[in-house]
Amino acid sequence: MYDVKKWRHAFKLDPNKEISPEALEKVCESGTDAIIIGGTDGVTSDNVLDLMARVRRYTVPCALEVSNIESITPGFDLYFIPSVLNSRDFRWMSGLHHEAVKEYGILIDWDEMIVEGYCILNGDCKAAKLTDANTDLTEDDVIAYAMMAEKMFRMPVFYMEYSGTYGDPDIVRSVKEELEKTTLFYGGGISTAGQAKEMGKHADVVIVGNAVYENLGEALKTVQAVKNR
Ligand SMILES: CC(C)=CCC/C(C)=C/CC/C(C)=C/CC/C(C)=C/CC/C(C)=C/CC/C(C)=C/CC/C(C)=C/COP(=O)(O)OP(=O)(O)O
Ligand SMILES: O=P(O)(O)OC[C@@H](O)CO
Ligand SMILES: [Mg+2]
Repeated sequence: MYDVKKWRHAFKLDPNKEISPEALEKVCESGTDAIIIGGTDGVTSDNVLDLMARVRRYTVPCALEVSNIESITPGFDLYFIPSVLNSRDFRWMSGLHHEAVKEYGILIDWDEMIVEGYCILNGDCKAAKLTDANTDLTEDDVIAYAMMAEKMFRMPVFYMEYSGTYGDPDIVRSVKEELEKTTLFYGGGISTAGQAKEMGKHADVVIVGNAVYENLGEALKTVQAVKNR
């Protein structure tokens, strides 16, 4: 199922972290809608290829969230291209993308690419530091970024990224109320079924990352928590 509009839940696996074959089987057979492979640091073509090959043993859709040009690997079902709308450094919004398209444009199958308008909301996370994101935002600021993603740039996905910390469900609800076409991804700090259910009331897709590595049993419960709304 490669249509993100039909997704409710995804696990994000970090190629820079170890996962045992048993744990990976549980994640891939959990009923989640997709596995997204991505991370901020230590992402290389070797560890991406290795993890993709392992996930490919299962039927679950597998997407790469591009964090650097060097690790883009053929063979994924989809490619997510983040563009960090609240970065103070234009490279993370369009600069690196320009370089990539200039160099490799002819190779790109645009039907496989999904642009994500990112709004990073946890100032302490690695992605915020890397991209120099301005995370000192009011609810109205976040809504404005969501509207820019949908109405100005017609981005298919708006991603509220609280990586490593649980976000504010009221802001997620307010953003969702503004969006008509763009799919709302929520990710960050989900470690229990209750949290997944709460964010899943507002966000279209709930993404669970670190909990896979920290408490797999609880992480697995987030799938049904989001799907049985
Ligand atoms: C199929 C094939 C081979 C085709 C090639 C065609 C091609 C070259 C296409 C390129 C298209 C394109 C436009 C690419 C853009 C390139 C690029 C480098 C864009 C920048 C992406 C970006 C803004 C990255 C910033 C970092 C970011 C937002 C990462 C997201 C992931 C994230 C936040 C993970 C959570 O962090 P984590 O690492 O887990 O943190 P902890 O360890 O603390 O948990
Ligand atoms: O790792 P966590 O905090 O679950 O966040 C998931 C995802 O949004 C990270 O990009
Ligand atoms: Mg992580």
